[in-house]
Amino acid sequence: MTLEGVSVRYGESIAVADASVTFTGGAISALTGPNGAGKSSLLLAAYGSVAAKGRVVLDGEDIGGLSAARRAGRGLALVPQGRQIFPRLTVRENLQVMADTLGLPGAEVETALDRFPVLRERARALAGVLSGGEQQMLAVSRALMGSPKALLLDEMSTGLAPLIVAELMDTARRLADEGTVVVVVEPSIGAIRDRLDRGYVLLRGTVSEPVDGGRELDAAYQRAMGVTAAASPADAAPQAVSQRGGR
Ligand SMILES: Nc1ncnc2c1ncn2[C@@H]1O[C@H](COP(=O)(O)OP(=O)(O)OP(=O)(O)O)[C@@H](O)[C@H]1O
Repeated sequence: MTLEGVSVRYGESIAVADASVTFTGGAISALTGPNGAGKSSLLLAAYGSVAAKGRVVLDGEDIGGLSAARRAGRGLALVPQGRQIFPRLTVRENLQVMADTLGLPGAEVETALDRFPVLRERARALAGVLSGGEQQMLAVSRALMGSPKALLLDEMSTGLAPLIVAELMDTARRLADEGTVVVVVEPSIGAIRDRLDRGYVLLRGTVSEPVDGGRELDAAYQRAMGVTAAASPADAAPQAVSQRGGR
C-alpha cells in the first residue's frame, strides 16, 4: 500500500506534510514519532476519515477519492486509537454490525468470535464491560472481518499487559505471513520492537526514510529526537522520501 503526497490540514495547522510512504505486504511496518507528530492523522487520511490531499494506492488502485466505507470494501481496515467499539452492544452484536456493513455472511461473525478464545467466551457480554485487552481483541477481530489486504493499527498496545500485546503481535505476524500489509502506529515501540520488520519516524508531519528492523528504528527515533533538541525545527525533520512499488 502506497501513500503519495498525503497532506492533512486542520484549519491553518498542517498535521501531515506531503507524506509519501510504502507499506509492503508480508511485513509488519511501524510508524513511530512523538505525540502530536501526525501519526493518527496519516492513518485517518489513508482510511478516509479526515479530509486529505494525495493518493492512497491499495493493490494498484487509487482509493484516495473513495469514502471510508468504500475503502473498507476495497480491503482497507483500521483499528482506531481508543478502539471505538460499541459499548452497549454485545461482543457478537459488534461483530454483526461489521458483517452487515460489509455485506458479509453470518458465518464471518462465527469466524471472528473464534479468532481469540476470549471473544467466544464473552460473546454475549456487553462490549463496554470487557477489559482493555479484550476490547482490543474485539476491535482487531472486527477489523479482520472481510479479510483485509491492509490492516492499520493505531496505538494498539497502549495500556495493555505484555502478554496481550504479544498475542496481538502473534496475530499481526500471521497476517503479515499471509501477505497482508500490517502497519502499527506507536509513540513508543520499545515493547514490540523485536517484532517489527521495518518502520518510519514521523516528525512534525514529515515521514523519514524507511529503517529496517525494530531496534534500528528505535535508534533512528532517538537520534531524530536528539537532533530536534539540538537544532532548529527546519533541521529536525528527517528527510522526506517518495517510494514506489509494494502492494
Ligand atoms: N480534529 C482535529 N482538529 C484540529 N487539530 C487536530 C485534530 N486532530 C489532530 N489535530 C492536531 O494535529 C496534530 C497531529 O495530531 P495526531 O493526532 O495526528 O498526532 P499523533 O502523532 O497521532 O499524536 P498522538 O501520539 O498523541 O496520538 C496535532 O497538533 C493535533 O493537535
